[in-house]
Amino acid sequence: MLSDEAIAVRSALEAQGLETPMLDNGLSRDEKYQKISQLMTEVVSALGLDLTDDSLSETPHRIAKMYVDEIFGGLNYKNFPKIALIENKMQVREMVKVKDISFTSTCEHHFVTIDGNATVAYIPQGRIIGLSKINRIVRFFAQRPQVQERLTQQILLALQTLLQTNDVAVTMEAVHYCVKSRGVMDMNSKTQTTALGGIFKDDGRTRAEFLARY
Ligand SMILES: Nc1nc2c(ncn2[C@@H]2O[C@H](COP(=O)(O)OP(=O)(O)OP(=O)(O)O)[C@@H](O)[C@H]2O)c(=O)[nH]1
Ligand SMILES: [Zn+2]
Repeated sequence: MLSDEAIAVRSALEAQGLETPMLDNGLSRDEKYQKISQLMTEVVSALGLDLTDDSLSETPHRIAKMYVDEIFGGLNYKNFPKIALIENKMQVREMVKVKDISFTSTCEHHFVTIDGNATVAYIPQGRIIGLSKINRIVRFFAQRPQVQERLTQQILLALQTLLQTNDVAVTMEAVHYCVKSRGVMDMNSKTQTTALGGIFKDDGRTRAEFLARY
């Protein structure tokens, strides 16, 4: 059973064409784990590694578990965080900003790590969200194969849906290990992506306040 929040967020992403491209292959969690474990046995063997070695023998199982339950756990809406929303009785009308939310994700082109920080803000309307839930939403969408642009947009739309306001902003800065540890092998570059809604898009001062470091 999915929560009402998970269903609302998924529908909003689908309606905007922002959902991660996924197909329902009908496999249960255990069937996914079994299949990936089997296939990773093939991968490790094809690399010419000795699967009877005690350090390597559990690697296919470890990778299958890591994919299904950990770094790609955000593909399953059953893992969508429980969301605590409270009525904005205190009439907060100013920006609430959560800075430097650390996250790791996985680049969908190479399946290697993306390592970064996110900053998220919103202007409360009728509802206020429990602060840790913002971090948890970032983490949920980060635990998917991703491109950073889509990750940023998914967090924006999820929060807009839950908070029932367009006045949300997300910025993310990350190191892509597919750029750092292979390929072009750049040690320094970081990628910044920003997604702005409502007043953050329309009003330059609000945007500047959001993007200001402190
Ligand atoms: N826009 C975007 N591109 C990404 C992201 N993560 C990785 N990429 C890029 O995806 C591209 C894939 O390009 P390809 O030419 O198909 O792959 P490749 O031959 O491995 O490319 P190189 O990384 O240049 O060696 C690369 O340029 C990556 O840097 C991301 O989050 N957003
Ligand atoms: Zn990549």
